[in-house]
Amino acid sequence: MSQFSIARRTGGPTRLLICDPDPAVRATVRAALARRDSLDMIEAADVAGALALLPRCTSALVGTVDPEDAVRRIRASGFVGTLVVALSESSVTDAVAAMRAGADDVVQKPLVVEEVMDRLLAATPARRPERRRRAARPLPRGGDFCGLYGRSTAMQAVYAQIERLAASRAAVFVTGESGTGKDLVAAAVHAASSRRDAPFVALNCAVIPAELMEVALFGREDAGAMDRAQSGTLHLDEITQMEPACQARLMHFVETGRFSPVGEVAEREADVRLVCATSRDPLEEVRAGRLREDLYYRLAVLPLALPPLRARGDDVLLLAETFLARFAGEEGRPMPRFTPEVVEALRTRRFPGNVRELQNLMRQVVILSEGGTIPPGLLAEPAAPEADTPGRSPEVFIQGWSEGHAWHGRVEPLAVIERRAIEAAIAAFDGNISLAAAALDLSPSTLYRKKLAWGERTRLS
Ligand SMILES: Nc1ncnc2c1ncn2[C@@H]1O[C@H](COP(=O)(O)OP(=O)(O)OP(=O)(O)O)[C@@H](O)[C@H]1O
Repeated sequence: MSQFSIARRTGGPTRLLICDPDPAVRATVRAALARRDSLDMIEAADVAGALALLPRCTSALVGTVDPEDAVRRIRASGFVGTLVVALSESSVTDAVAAMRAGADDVVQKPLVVEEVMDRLLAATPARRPERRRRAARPLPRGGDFCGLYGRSTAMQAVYAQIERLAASRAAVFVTGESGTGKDLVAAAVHAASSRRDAPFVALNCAVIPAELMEVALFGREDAGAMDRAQSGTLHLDEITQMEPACQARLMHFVETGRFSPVGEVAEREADVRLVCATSRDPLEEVRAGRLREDLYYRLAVLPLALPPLRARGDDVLLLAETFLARFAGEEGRPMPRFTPEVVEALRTRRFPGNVRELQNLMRQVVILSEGGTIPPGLLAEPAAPEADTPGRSPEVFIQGWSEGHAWHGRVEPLAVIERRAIEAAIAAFDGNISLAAAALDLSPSTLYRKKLAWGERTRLS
């Protein structure tokens, strides 16, 4: 049974409107849909015609010269059905604008009818009540979901999972590579839950020195994180780096809901929901003896795995556009233009540092783009740093990034620049990793990981 017939069963008859000025496009879609007998179809050549027919339709595929305007007018008419926009090739800006105006999805021309089907099916009206509920809830930050941007199927699944597990009191265990947004997800779990008006407290176990962790968590004379998160949510980042003694105390809390501050015998209760996270493989950490097995299974009642950016399809373009707009505004510079080469470079780059890497790259792009043109070399995959020659940096001399604009200078691979920037920041803060990380807008755990990757052992500061 097709999902169209499921939609028909749950939301009444499915009638698709296809709106496109080109009769050949309408004929292609009509011919393909005719093979699916569970679907009615009606046609319009322009938006005005579509607006007259939409009250009788459950979903619409719209191709026009001004998609953003079309989507705005269609949504303003009160149409709440599935709305997919067909765009001419490489119009990424149009795609983002159409989605922001209220489209459920976009497809590119020339239409691949099976892809059109997939996109329409992925946003069937049966799923819309869930979306409406989400939109009705006051969200604390912008983005598609509690500050998270991304509309790929992978991220839609993450949002749906957050909504499902938000209502529970059980602990959540977030895994994902560095920079995938685990901190944001932890905050989203809190924001989507009934605890959203109580405190959200976060502790990073990789940053707090081992001897201070128990005090930071359970308090001594002053309140610890557990007290401060009362009735709310406590996010323990990089949980696998928590010392065994502290893990034992945490295990006691997980089992009994009670804890005692350091140096005290009397216990007190805490109504605190735990959201733990790690960018390591937790089972490997258990095997290596760094994470207590019993604690892991108590904390991972509700596991949530974040996909790497490279598994999120065209979210990379949406995120790039979002960051570019933000940084262009902050820097008072023009919004750089997307060209087909830029789109291709973003789609093919692997982004091992995930969203954080993309974010940092987009800030560079805003600063280094001249006249709104993005130098193509800027988006190239960085060369891996040579571990055995840390002091030497391969240097490349280039001339001219864009036509008519001669630029002479020394260009180094990003990884080399990154290492130099990190080392300078650590030196500037006398070896204090936390302060250096804050100044670099990185998480301290990322800084530790990078240093470890360069073969260095660091002292917790
Ligand atoms: N989906 C997203 N939408 C918008 N911004 C995002 C998204 N995911 C991550 N970011 C941004 O990317 C940066 C890294 O995210 P975050 O710190 O949550 O990652 P992380 O997985 O916790 O990384 P680490 O394991 O290194 O601590 C932050 O600035 C965050 O705001």
